[in-house]
Amino acid sequence: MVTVPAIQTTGLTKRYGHDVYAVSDLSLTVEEGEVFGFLGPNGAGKSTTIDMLMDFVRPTSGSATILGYDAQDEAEAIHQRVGILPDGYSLYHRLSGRKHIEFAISLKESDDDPDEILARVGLDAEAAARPAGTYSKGMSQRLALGMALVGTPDVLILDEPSSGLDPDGIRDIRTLARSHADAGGTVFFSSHILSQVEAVCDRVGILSRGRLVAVDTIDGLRESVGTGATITLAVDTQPVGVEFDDIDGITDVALDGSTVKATCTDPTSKVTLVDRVREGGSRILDIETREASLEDLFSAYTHPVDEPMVVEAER
Ligand SMILES: Nc1ncnc2c1ncn2[C@@H]1O[C@H](COP(=O)(O)OP(=O)(O)OP(=O)(O)O)[C@@H](O)[C@H]1O
Repeated sequence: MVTVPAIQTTGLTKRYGHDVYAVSDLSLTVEEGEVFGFLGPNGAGKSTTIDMLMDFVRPTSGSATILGYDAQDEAEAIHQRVGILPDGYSLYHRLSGRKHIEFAISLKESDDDPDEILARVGLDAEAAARPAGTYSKGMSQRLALGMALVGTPDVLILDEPSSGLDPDGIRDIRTLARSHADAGGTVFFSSHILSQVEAVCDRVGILSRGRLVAVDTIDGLRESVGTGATITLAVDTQPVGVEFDDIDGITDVALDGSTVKATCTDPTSKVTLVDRVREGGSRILDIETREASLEDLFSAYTHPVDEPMVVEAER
């Protein structure tokens, strides 16, 4: 059986004016059943990409499909199969939460039970009866999410779904995203905060200034930063008469009289370093190790291009 990707973009580009490339040559494939994290700082081009997927904005060049349907020529088929929580959604202030869900049900021609959807997004009967104009930001976000869930869409697109939510709300979003994928659906989860997608996404794509600079699993990203742990030994005197070049897994050793700092690519090599420093006559007063984090990697990837791209192991 040939399966079509849930989302596929090929050379997708959106230019505003002469030189503002909101999205540049984006080629990306998201498979069915994935929770895909679409990560990038503000202004990276995430919303513009989503707008092109939904045919809210026309690309300058390139193409996109959702479930095999062309984003421009078959937008209607896409809208029937996709649930979207847009970045700048708006609610009708005078309409109750329940009416919003009923409205989405009629648009999607689905037979969902509005109360079941409201319960899934954590809005109780009292809240559901109130006009949406009285809602807090978090409640509004929950309602907009409920509207996206109507019709059990094959693909759920969430643009910054956690904004305005408290920790409980953020956890609920993750749970919903995971259960949607576990039931065979696909989730495209855009965020500028790595930690919000890290816990739930199978893979992430990192967008910086309109360009895709990395696509990998969270484990894969971890491996790329796994090379950057730093070990710092506080010593009473500098070690003498010993070499460090031959220790496998230890690089960039720097001595400054009171510390020995090194980059450690193999955790087991730390002990060898400690032994060697002792052989050099130093007493070790303290040991500190710091693993490079995914945040380091994210900030390295999304660093402005005119600045050096470095994974900072030490701040
Ligand atoms: N209609 C427009 N006209 C001109 N420039 C635009 C337009 N829409 C977006 N841009 C620019 O395109 C770039 C990408 O914007 P976009 O909103 O897609 O980023 P984003 O990653 O979604 O950011 P955020 O998280 O802040 O929403 C930005 O530099 C933005 O200023």
